[in-house]
Amino acid sequence: MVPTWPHLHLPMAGNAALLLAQMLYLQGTRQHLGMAQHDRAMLCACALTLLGLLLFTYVWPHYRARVALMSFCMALIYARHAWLLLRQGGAGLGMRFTGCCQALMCSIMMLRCVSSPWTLNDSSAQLMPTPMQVIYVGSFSLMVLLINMGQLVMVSERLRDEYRRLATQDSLTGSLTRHAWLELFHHELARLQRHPQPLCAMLIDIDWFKNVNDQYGHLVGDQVLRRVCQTLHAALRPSDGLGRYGGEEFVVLLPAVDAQGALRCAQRLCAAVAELPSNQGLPGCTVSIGVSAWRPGESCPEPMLARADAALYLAKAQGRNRACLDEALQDSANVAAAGSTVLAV
Ligand SMILES: Nc1nc2c(ncn2[C@@H]2O[C@H](COP(=O)(O)OP(=O)(O)OP(=O)(O)O)[C@@H](O)[C@H]2O)c(=O)[nH]1
Repeated sequence: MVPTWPHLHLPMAGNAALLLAQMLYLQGTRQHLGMAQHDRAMLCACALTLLGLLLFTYVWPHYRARVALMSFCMALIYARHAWLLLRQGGAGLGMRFTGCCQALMCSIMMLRCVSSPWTLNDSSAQLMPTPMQVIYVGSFSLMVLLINMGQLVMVSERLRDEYRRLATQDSLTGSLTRHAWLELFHHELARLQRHPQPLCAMLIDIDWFKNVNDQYGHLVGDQVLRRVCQTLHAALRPSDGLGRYGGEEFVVLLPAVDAQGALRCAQRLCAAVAELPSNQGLPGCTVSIGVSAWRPGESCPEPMLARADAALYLAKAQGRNRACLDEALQDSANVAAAGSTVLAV
């Protein structure tokens, strides 16, 4: 009997829809991993599979060849998925779990591809409870469920990472948020309770920043902020905690640095920012810095920051583009900070 519509077209349309869905799913995973381009190799594999399906449906109808071809292509897509998630997806539990499920799905599809010439005579065999069909249908259903659960974990992990980034990284400058800086302070405090070490802080304020905004506009002002932050970051050690204190003010935590070292560091930062050329429409600028040190017994950063703020106020009053120490540090700094302005607060 010659198969007629829908017997002929429906399986073809169903297989095409399944391949399209798998490709869209693969593309979604690629985007999740930050890969924007399409997977050309997989697109070619799907196109060839569709051609083969057309051939084995209309030109040389052959049911088992269709099943083998379709299973092979699906196995390829699952293998690609597994490779992406396990190799490029990082260490997240959701990625690893989903990647392992995809690898299992690939094995199931390969098993079906290899066994179909012996186990499936025609499409009615799909409904027979043969061992291969039971394994295939049962494991396929279970794996689809597990993959969906893995994807939910992947999405929640991504959301958690995004919230963590928003809470710890300032969106304009990329420096620490105030909240993250405070956490760093308490972490350092706990560390120096065990291993006593000096701990200093700086408050850094861009000079005349209101003029930059007024003269060039807020977008240029934002770019200046970013450039200053990058310059500070490059001039600091990786262990120093640079955070945005608010507006055009930055705060730096300097673990294991004494007052003299902190003052020298602040002078270096002043010089690095002042040396920035005005180019590409960005004006140059300078910063003023107040430096203070943690005192034993202080369990929160506010007193240290208040002293740094007072020193910053004096740096501004003394003409800007300079660093000042607070009163308690004056004596030691007088020795080391030749050429810098050291004022009593
Ligand atoms: N473009 C931009 N401007 C900001 C941002 N945050 C704060 N500002 C601006 O920074 C300016 C701070 O100005 P002021 O506090 O008067 O200080 P200043 O002009 O830098 O003067 P001094 O600090 O005394 O040297 C204000 O105009 C704020 O609007 C920001 O994220 N982007």
